Amino acid sequence: MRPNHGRKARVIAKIKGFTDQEPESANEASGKWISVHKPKGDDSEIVTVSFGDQSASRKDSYELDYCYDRNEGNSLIFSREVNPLIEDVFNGHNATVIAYGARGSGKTFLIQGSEEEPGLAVLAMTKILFMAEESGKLIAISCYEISRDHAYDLLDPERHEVLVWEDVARGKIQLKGLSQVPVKSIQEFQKLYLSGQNSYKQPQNIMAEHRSHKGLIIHVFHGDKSDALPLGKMNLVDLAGYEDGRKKSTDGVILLDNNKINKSIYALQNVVYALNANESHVPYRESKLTRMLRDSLGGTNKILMVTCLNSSFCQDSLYMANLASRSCKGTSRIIPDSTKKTKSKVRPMVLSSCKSRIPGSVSATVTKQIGTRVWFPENEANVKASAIKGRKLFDEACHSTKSKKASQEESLSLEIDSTIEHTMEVNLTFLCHRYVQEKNSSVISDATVPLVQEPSSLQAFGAEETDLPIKAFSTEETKMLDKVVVTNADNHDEATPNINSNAKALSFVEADQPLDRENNFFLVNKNESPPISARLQDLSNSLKLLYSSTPSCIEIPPKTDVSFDGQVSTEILEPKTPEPSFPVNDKLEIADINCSPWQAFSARSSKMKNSLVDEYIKFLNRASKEDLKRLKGIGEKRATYILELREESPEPFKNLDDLKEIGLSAKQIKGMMTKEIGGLFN
Ligand SMILES: Nc1ncnc2c1ncn2[C@@H]1O[C@H](COP(=O)(O)OP(=O)(O)OP(=O)(O)O)[C@@H](O)[C@H]1O
Repeated sequence: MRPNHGRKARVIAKIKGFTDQEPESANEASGKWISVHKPKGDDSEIVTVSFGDQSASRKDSYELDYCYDRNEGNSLIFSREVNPLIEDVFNGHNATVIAYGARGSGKTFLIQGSEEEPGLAVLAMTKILFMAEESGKLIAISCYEISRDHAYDLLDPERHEVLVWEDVARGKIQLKGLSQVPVKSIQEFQKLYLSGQNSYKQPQNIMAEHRSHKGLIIHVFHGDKSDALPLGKMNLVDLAGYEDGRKKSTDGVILLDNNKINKSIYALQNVVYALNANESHVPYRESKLTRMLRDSLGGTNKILMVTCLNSSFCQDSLYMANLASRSCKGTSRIIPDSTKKTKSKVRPMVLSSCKSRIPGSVSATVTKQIGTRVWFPENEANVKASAIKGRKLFDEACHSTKSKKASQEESLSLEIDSTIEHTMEVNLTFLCHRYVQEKNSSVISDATVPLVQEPSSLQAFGAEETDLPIKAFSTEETKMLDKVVVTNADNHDEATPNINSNAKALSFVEADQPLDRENNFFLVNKNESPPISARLQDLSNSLKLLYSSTPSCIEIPPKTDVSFDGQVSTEILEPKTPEPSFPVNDKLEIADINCSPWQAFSARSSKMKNSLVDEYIKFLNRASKEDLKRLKGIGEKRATYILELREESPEPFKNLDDLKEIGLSAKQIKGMMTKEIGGLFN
């Protein structure tokens, strides 16, 4: 990869080449719309991409590591940008190439290519196969698709869902259910890859057009035998085009879909930004894509982000260039003067900025749309602070290389001149995006059961994850867990079962543990954890106290004090019990009134259980690390992980199911609590 200024991710752009269908006049027009300044020609380490008609009063310009022009094709991009990464893969690192951009901006053309012009995937595979043959390495591929935050195996005819399993202790990822198919020739690769990429059958009743992210993983193994260990891998990702979340908003489904697509792009940009800025927290968990790529993004791994830009006017392209420029900067963002002058009462959020697309009104549109900020009062910003932590790209002012005057003018116009109507419009987009993000973040779609994974990913975790120390595998573990899933390339049916057998091997290791099958395997500190958590003991004690002080039967006032229509007035019936009190309008509580002793006992036990669960969850959401470690089953690693989750979302646990996120099933938690309660009566 070319000079990277010490950053982990290189951020470049590619202006879409002219298609055969485009008339000559279109070429001329687009030449005016987008231009690139390369101070040192091809050797430039920073280039400036400018958008705007020459007749416009000013242009919007963004700095990127490089920008490939219309006439520069896939093979040039491959030789200058991707080829050097292949060396790294053969040296045990992971490399990731991500193409993103507006709809129709040439992402597929870049990654997949055409018959006449092979894409980066084919060019990379050709080189990898050549190197593998020379050095005696086995190559396999996986193809997946992410649609609406769910990943599917594209090499599996049934397209089973792929689950992301995390080994929270070791910070590793296993893509459970993702086939790895060995490949020996480029023809074999093309057949597999293209059949996978193009085989999507659109569900009829879901939406008018299916849009998804598509990923290819090229795995390189240490040797050429089927049991060789993984060495490194190259990911190539074609991200579905960025979309204005409000487009087609009459169709709620598509609106939601657009936001999900954009969410992945935002999440990725945030991860790249955090990595480039060397931030201690990298928000991998914000999307399925970043979770899947986690072991390829951090540490010594290399990332190449390619922003595909439409060559003629496209507001989305402009916005993508803006995003790319900011993630490119990482450590050296420039905040416009006007932002600094604003007396800290506000917090800037840079948002999707697409208004009406009126060709010919370029400059006016751009002036208003770029870097549109939504200002939150400080207190509101504080409330949101934890939720947006790790989303730095969206809480800093945009960086662009406009002249200072132009920058000030724009900032002023944005802060002062923005009409209420415009602000509301952007606010709506933002709220919609936030709503989808927050809603999604509260849904844990994957089983995140801790597992061990490829040794190759040992290199994948760098300084930002030193809180998850990597424990060396024993030879036995390594043998058992890292068997290559080798399948017959012509027989897809075998692919998934083989993966499953790999998963069984993992379960087998876990099954060796007598208790807590899913988790004990990685509880490195399990012997150090106190046998009974003092905190849980405290909780249990308070519950016991509560139990003894709660009247077994609530005295109800005479019937005249009960509100209309048979509804019970909660005010009147509020039992005067110590905190926490049971909800008085709870049906069970009312049922106590005339119920049998057994029913009363069951009802109360059930309430106790719920209350204990609530306390447990509250505790996980709030306790200090030291206190967390006092809980049975929560060692150093899990406590660290819980704090990490809490950084991303203030209260990550809402119910027992959410505890899957830390590798504890609801059943395990219940079992642990039953023991604690039982202990109280000993
Ligand atoms: N560099 C190029 N030279 C010639 N034609 C191109 C080039 N890039 C893209 N095209 C053509 O432009 C059209 C759109 O490109 P492509 O499908 O790659 O866009 P995309 O960004 O993947 O779109 P989507 O967001 O819908 O997935 C295709 O017909 C493609 O052949």
